[in-house]
Amino acid sequence: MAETSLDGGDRAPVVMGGEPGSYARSVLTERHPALISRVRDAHPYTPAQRGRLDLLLEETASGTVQPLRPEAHDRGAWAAWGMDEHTGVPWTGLPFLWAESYFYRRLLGAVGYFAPGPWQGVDPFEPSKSAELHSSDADEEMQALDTVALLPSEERDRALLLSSVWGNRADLGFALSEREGPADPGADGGTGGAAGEGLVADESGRLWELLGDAERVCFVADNAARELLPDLALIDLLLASRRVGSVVLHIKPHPYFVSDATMADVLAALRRLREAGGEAAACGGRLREALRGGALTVRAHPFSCAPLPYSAMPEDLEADFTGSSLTVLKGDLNYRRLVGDRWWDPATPFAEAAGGFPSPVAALRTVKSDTVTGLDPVVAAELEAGGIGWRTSGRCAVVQVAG
Ligand SMILES: O=P(O)(O)OC[C@@]1(O)O[C@H](CO)[C@@H](O)[C@@H]1O
Repeated sequence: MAETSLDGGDRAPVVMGGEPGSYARSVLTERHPALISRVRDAHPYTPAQRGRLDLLLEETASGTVQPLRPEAHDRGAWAAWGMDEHTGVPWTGLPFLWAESYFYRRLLGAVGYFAPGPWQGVDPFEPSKSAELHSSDADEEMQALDTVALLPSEERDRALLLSSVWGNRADLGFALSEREGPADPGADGGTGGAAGEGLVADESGRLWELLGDAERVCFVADNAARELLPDLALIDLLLASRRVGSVVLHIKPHPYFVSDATMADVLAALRRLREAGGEAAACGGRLREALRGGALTVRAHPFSCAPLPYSAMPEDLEADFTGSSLTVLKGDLNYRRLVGDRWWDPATPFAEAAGGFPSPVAALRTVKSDTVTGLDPVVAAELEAGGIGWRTSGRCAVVQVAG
């Protein structure tokens, strides 16, 4: 991919993991240890698996980055992604994005996710994903589809778009930080209740223009369960209304960042929709047929779990996006990878920070980390005046479009 502002140049420093008092540091030194202890109890892991988790905890807390074992199937990929360069560095001495991504790869290694044997392919986050998918909140969201289906088309479109945007708050890793977002941020049209909540950037008008006649849309999903359900409902709307000819749903090739959706999660969500009855079941049935007929295809590219910005994407993935009328990126991590996880001035135009992406691109994201762009300067100043917490609370969201 051409050198572009996506690499950020020297205009905005990369978010590092070790800044004292920073959100990034709290993730590495508080959220990740808490996650390890939760994963330890997620399944009846053996003493050997628990021992490897304990070693990972010790390494990330006070040690230096250790490389993947020589026999690791993806050692070459991680070497290309900077593993050797970062080996021997304290975990808090890394770029935040790299540290987090490598942490989740090491976590999978500790529980034997990739190793031949009984635990191969067992998702350490499945219990929490499944509990969320079968929660009463999920029931209510699927029942709401019956009401949404009766709305005038513009109201229906907005309801499903906002549901997808705010579905991004359903992030199990984020929940570990126990930050409370607005009770129901989408209830009043997503503008939020108190100042500094809700949609702080809303380019949905431009988004619908692009979706109005899109031959092919790449939809890069984020989290499973309560985020994936509204994402699938939105994809169904786009296909069933024939505004979009086909959708390529990008998911993760393996578990990642606790909640990120894998194919198993897509199938579980489809099953959940079809079992829910009413409009949810109709939606699930249409999506199943779209998969069988090819209007909906699923991709799981290895780079989707890479520790790098999209500016470093390989040519085949770039070609996939290039061939699309629009790429929709869901969630905070995809946003960070789109704009290079840098300390941008929040008023930096989104198109500038995301410049160079190979298709028109839309970000549907709740703001859960420090990287923010594309805000009106007055809005940015108001938010900043309230302190830096707005960047990581999940109480703000953006719908932003470049191209
Ligand atoms: O991409 P998502 O699921 O919306 O958010 C991922 C996330 O929870 O993980 C990181 C902290 O662990 C943050 O960057 C971000 O808030």
